[in-house]
Amino acid sequence: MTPRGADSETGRLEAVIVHRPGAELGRLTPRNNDQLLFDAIPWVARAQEEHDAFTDALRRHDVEVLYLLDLLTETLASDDARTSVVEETTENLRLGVGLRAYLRDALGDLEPERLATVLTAGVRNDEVSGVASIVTSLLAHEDFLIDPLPNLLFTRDSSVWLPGHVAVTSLAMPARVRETRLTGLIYTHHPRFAGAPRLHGPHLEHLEGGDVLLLGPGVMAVGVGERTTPAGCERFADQVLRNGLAHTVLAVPIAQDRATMHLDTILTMLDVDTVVVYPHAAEGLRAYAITTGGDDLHVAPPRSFFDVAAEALGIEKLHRIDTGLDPVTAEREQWDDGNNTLAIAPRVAVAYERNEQTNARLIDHGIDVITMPGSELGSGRGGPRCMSCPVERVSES
Ligand SMILES: NC(=O)NCCC[C@H](N)C(=O)O
Repeated sequence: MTPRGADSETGRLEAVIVHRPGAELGRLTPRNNDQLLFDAIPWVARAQEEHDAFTDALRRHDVEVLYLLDLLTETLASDDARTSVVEETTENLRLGVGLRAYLRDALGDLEPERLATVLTAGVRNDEVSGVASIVTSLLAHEDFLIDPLPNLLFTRDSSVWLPGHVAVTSLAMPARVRETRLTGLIYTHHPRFAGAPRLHGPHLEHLEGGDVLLLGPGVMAVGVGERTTPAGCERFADQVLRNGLAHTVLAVPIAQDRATMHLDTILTMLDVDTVVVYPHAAEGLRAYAITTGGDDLHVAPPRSFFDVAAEALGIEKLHRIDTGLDPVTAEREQWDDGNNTLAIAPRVAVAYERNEQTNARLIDHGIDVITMPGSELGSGRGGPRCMSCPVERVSES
């Protein structure tokens, strides 16, 4: 049966896909971390402990935790899945003809579990021994033949569950492009998801899950900035409106900076009418309401995000809880993903423990804050929302 998906950010979370960081995190070095979108070199064992604390908290709240690596391994039991992923992974022009043929055979022979590890941790030039080619000779020892995917940790970005549908996204940064090949593969071949109606896709205009917020039944917001393009937003809005998955999509321009790479780095929902938001970004935050009228999309002129969102949701006001207590604390805690909370039910949210002042404000406003450590995980610039892809949520009606 197709998973029910989600129609809000705050409905009771029933099932979520996460990725426990593994060997791919151990590939980061001071020379490649910028390109691989990490701001430091994480201590892998501690990152795993932090992630285990996250998933333990979710399970304690009756959330079913699905590990991406397990789903991928199960998916690779299918010959069709194995053939297609090996083909796609080796089509990189960096390899050349001889090495491509060698890797195709070598990967094709691997057991699902080992293949899943190779697909996520990548392969370095000095890790292949059965082939000597011009390419292997001229590449440096540490050059990757298959790139590692350390950002798989952020399962939010590579797919988005909507009511009864899943959108496989189109990631903007070269270091992340291959992630959607794996999520797309899982949704095509894994028995739990096979047949789920699909939207969007990796070959379409850029759209990242961190930019998609399901504000409430019928209303979605899409951040447009460093990652999601105006064209990606347009394509997504068109698909969800025409499929009746929403009546209004808000296009929300955000600054094209690393600190605000996704809409969920500046605001997340804590209740049906409450968000935690970075005040510096909130002041000028505007939204274009997109609706359908006949065959065309209708785009209203931009107005305050908070006003447009409240109107679309049919509520009197979208309440704001601001990050931090003063501008400097707010800037520090926004950078450390203080705004990137994961609601697991209305007014119950997981947050990094380090953002003490923001968390204190949430508690003052009656939010049940479940804290988790994130000193190592945070070096990838993502918090609890980024690290979770809700597959099933139940909204109160
Ligand atoms: N939704 C999110 O904000 N995801 C965080 C992604 C962090 C990752 N290092 C990236 O730069 O894409």
